[in-house]
Amino acid sequence: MAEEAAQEQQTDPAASRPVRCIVKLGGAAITNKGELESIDAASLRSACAQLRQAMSHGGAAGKVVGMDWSRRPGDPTGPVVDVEGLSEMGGLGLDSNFVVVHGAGSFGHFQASRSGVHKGGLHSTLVKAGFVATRISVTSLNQEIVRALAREGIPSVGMSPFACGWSTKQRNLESVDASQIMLSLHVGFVPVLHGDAVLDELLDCTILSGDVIIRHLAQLLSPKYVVFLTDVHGVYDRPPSDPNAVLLREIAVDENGSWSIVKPALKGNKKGVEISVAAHDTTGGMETKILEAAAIARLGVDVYITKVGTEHSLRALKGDTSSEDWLGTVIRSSR
Ligand SMILES: Nc1ncnc2c1ncn2[C@@H]1O[C@H](COP(=O)(O)OP(=O)(O)OP(=O)(O)O)[C@@H](O)[C@H]1O
Ligand SMILES: C=C(C)CCOP(=O)(O)O
Repeated sequence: MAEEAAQEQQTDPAASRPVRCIVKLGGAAITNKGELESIDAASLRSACAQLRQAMSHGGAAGKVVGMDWSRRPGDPTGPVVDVEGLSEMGGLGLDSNFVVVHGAGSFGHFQASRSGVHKGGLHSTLVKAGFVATRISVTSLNQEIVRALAREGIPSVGMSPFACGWSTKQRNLESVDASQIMLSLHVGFVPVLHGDAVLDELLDCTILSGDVIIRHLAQLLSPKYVVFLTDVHGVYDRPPSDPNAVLLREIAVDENGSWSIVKPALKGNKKGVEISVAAHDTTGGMETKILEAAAIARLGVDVYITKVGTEHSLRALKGDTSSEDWLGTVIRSSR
């Protein structure tokens, strides 16, 4: 089924509340990328707290209604839930029309690259086992992120693309059922999706990046803006490990989808960006992010790429990046 036809099957987006922001919690931002299945707890906490601040009406954060009612490791008694207090509350006081998508970081990429899930071939026992292992890993991260958001009082619900029936053809999105996302937004939940192992019509299976999911959701939901939070301040003219790397402040995308650096003016009329991608990364790293961000900008939706856990990430989540001292990369349409 073609992507357009698949979209026609969705619930009418006009019937839902307009989405304010789609945010990617990058795997590099919320996990320790060099350490297998390790969450960067401080960054995750900060991202969730900032999301709550961005959702709070008029910026005033009211009482946090904890929604993670499960026992945590090392806690013998489990959580105390104020059922009566909650039943008397009028509402959450949050403008929660956000969608969260997270990457895999040190969850999932390792299993996928060791088994070759991204290249397909489910007849191989290694690929089949790797598909299962990748999903166990990335869905366990999804669970932790949903819990971290719930502890901040954000009514988040985890949704896996594979389980929702999303699939690809030669790695391009082919069948997408977003009806559950639309319905969840409609009743005030915050859907939390993630990059996933999915079935592919030609390859049997592949890895679908969170960055690609975001582009598709942006087409479907027309958010006011899209934010990518990662472990660096934005897109640089070369890998940021190079001490001479320059942060690109603004990239413009024309109607054909080609992009150019607007700010700063680089010496020697430099047009390109040099990118390095980690060996175990199965989805193309920063290169995929720029391509997908450019496709989103082409739709007329501004994209902000910035570093998690900074004042700049909070400003991006609030859609407030206009002042000169905001640190990050804006990718927007040149029209
Ligand atoms: N030119 C460049 N500009 C910015 N970052 C770059 C560049 N080249 C390489 N990188 C690397 O890209 C990484 C961020 O991309 P990556 O895809 O890993 O982010 P993420 O979305 O947070 O993670 P994940 O893909 O696991 O969800 C940074 O750690 C940075 O070192
Ligand atoms: C399961 C995996 C490896 C998903 C990858 O998603 P991404 O980190 O957003 O590129």
